[in-house]
Amino acid sequence: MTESLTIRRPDDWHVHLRDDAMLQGVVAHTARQFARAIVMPNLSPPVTTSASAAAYRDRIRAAVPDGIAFEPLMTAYLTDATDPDDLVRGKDEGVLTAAKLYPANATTNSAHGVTEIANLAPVLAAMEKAGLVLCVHGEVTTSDIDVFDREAVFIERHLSWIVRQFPGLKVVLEHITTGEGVDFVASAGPNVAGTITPQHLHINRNAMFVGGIRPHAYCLPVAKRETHRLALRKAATSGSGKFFLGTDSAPHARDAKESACGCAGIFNAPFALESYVQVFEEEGALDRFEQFASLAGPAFYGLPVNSGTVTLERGPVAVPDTIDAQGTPVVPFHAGETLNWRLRA
Ligand SMILES: NC(=O)N[C@@H](CC(=O)O)C(=O)O
Ligand SMILES: [Zn+2]
Ligand SMILES: [Zn+2]
Repeated sequence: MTESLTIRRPDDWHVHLRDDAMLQGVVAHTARQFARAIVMPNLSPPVTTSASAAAYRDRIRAAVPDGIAFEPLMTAYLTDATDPDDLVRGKDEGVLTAAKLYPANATTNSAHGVTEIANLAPVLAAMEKAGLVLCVHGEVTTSDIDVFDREAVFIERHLSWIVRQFPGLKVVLEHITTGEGVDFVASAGPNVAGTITPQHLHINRNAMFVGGIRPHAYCLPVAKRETHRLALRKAATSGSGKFFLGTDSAPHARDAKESACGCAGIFNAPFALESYVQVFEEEGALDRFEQFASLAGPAFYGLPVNSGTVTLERGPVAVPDTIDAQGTPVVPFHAGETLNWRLRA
């Protein structure tokens, strides 16, 4: 049995760090494990310009505890009013790594999202030319589409169009939850990739209904049937460079989740590597964990691999019921469970 695993220091290619006290409360969990992270711009109000992304980047840097090296990679939230020149300037100045497409009202804080994707054509053309990555929350939002079909229909109606229309655009289908998502990414060109969260590797949709309604298993896109979870596990552990780590850690205060209208989002940052590595072990793929966590993402984004390493060692880790984020209790993914691997400090 493998007792420890040392890999290049990984990156998180999709995370929500929030702002203010919540940012102060959560950022160390990410920075302890990951050298860099693609930081989502869905604050309220959202980060829509390169100037607001630079300001947010500075607030994140200031919140990282002394002695930890962590580089936030910033994204701009696309709206109907996005100025392509501002994005290109942001990329040239080294402020922006990506821009994020949220279909309007698809998820938390997406009310300002894009209402008509075809109208984004000038923005997408400018991004393609500038080499700015497009990160996509891939769900349609029309009420006639079943919530479990929203990713597959988005791919069919919108993502295929984007990829066809802008063949040189780098596109990441974020937090893939379906076999359709896996197949789309796998069969697209090398400029199309996907991130996979720990929760979508661990749970299927039953988890939301075990003995009652389980708000802490609710995120968007919502977990799907078991067949989809198995397709995701296969993709993540395949060794392909097209699928890489993106936690989608999305902290919400406990009472905002445990509510008549509970927020979508799972806070998995505190034990993200421990959670992922358990899946790789179960799949007999520990030798491919470094590719998924530390190599494929930088290769896709055109960034160097990190120089340091992290070591995971076999041994029980008890995940607490709640984590205090500067006075706000947040329930972590795997709360109350014991995981089999721990990150060596
Ligand atoms: N994943 C989620 O369920 N929630 C995210 C938004 C998102 O990534 O869609 C959040 O910001 O809370
Ligand atoms: Zn999303
Ligand atoms: Zn997200």
